[in-house]
Amino acid sequence: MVARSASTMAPKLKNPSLLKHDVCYIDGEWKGARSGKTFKVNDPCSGDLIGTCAECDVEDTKIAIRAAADAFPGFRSKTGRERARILRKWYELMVENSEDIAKLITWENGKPFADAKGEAAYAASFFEWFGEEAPRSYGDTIPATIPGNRVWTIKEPVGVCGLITPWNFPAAMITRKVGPALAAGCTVVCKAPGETPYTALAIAELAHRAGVPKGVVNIVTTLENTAKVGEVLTTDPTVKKLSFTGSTAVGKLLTKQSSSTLKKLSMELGGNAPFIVFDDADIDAAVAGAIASKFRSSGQTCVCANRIYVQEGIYDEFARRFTEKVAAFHVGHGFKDGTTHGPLIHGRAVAKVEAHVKDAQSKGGKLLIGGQKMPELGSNFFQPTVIRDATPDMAIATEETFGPVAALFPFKTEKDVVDMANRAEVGLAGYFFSRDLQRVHRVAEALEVGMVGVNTGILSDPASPFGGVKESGFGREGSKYGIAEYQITKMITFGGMGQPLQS
Ligand SMILES: NC(=O)c1ccc[n+]([C@@H]2O[C@H](COP(=O)([O-])OP(=O)(O)OC[C@H]3O[C@@H](n4cnc5c(N)ncnc54)[C@H](O)[C@@H]3O)[C@@H](O)[C@H]2O)c1
Ligand SMILES: O=CCCC(=O)O
Repeated sequence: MVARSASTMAPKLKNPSLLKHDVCYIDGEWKGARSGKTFKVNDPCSGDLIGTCAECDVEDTKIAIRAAADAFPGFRSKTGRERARILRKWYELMVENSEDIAKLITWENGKPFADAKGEAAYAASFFEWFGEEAPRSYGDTIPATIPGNRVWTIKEPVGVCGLITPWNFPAAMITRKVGPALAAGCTVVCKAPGETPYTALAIAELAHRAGVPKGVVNIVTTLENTAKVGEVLTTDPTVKKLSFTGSTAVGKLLTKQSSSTLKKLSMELGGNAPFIVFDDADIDAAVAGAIASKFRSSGQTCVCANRIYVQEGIYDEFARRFTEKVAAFHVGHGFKDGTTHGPLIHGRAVAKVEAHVKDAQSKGGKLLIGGQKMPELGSNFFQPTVIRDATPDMAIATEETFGPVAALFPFKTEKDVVDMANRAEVGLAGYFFSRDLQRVHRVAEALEVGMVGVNTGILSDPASPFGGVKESGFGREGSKYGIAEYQITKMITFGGMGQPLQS
């Protein structure tokens, strides 16, 4: 494992006007918080200040909600085709400016630039996908049971939507919500994450240039007032829908708060993904899949493998080959050429990772590689780590680590491993590698998760429905189902129909 210097590396944007300091985007205009307050955003690699952003409060958020409500009648009355053209234009601008978007992602999130470019493309793809869905949102005609009745359904936009997103995908978690919301004809107020607001603001600037009508997309930024802004978005009766991506704990709180006005909800919450390798798997493919799933964004994705179960017959071989791959990682600043893995987002994340490693070691887990902080790089770096002989009593078995620690659990039988995999309270993604067709069906059906990867460690695709079960939440993003989260189905019954032809 190679450690690469993480000294200050402020990027130069091709289009510097995408970098918005001290302003949020409300009603088609850039403005500071009414209080004039700002908060600081730091590069998680170097700790250096990137800049300051508007510290929006309850009043700013209410103004944004009002703007979204005023824009709603005009926007909902556009045809799906008109909304598709707006989304297409926004998509094209995202692609044209993808280098700059990626630079902002790396700067404020820390992920390697190559990964950030991947995220910029992934983020844009939700505008492309949902632009294509916008004109194809059909209702049904339903054969009534009551004679003379005719029944239709039509799809209508739910209204003003509150969107709250996390820092781990500063662009894609926003576009995955805004794309379908606009396709459906909704207007939005998005609270960007305090750690990564600049990417969100750059996307808003591109919305402006794409001709998104004023008030349709509003972005508020805050750090200190996060809970208060969240309370407005969940309790204001003008907001009809809340879509949240983040931790299960905050998701439960927002669900409770939203009950006062019974909002339509989508909750994309935490995971603790099992990754199972059966004796009959292609070991090279399983190792590659586990590396991709476990260490993507240094383990900071909700679908990262958290518990890697390997069948006894291939356990030692898998552990050896997996550790060799980890040894070849280059950890450092995301802008350094050749960096494969960046830092964690902040000190709290590092502390959790360290606690999981210590807990595992104290319960018999053996370190195969890593296990230490990397102060020579900066305070947010932790060595990519592999621990063997993991057991179900370890914290890593029951909690999402959200960091670069791979715990390898041995198992004997298919039944044992599925029981262990399903013991988690959450159920977002699950993966397994096997070449036995019948086992593939049995296990895919038995896993209690919303998404299963069979012989792959990567699931994300705008065409696929993304979402969980159990305490990973509810609702689906992406795919043909994604738009329904922002729609209501209205039924219309026509009585007195079906008379004989008049002569
Ligand atoms: N299921 C998914 O699609 C998905 C995707 C990405 C991340 N996640 C989950 O997100 C978590 C990591 O993100 P995080 O640490 O930023 O989570 P978090 O829940 O702390 O924060 C997520 C967002 O909620 C905001 N927030 C926090 N407290 C709030 C409150 N009281 N009111 C309103 N907003 C509040 C944050 O500012 C941020 O914008 C992990 O658990 C991960 O699995 C889930
Ligand atoms: O972190 C969660 C989202 C990851 C993804 O969409 O691939």
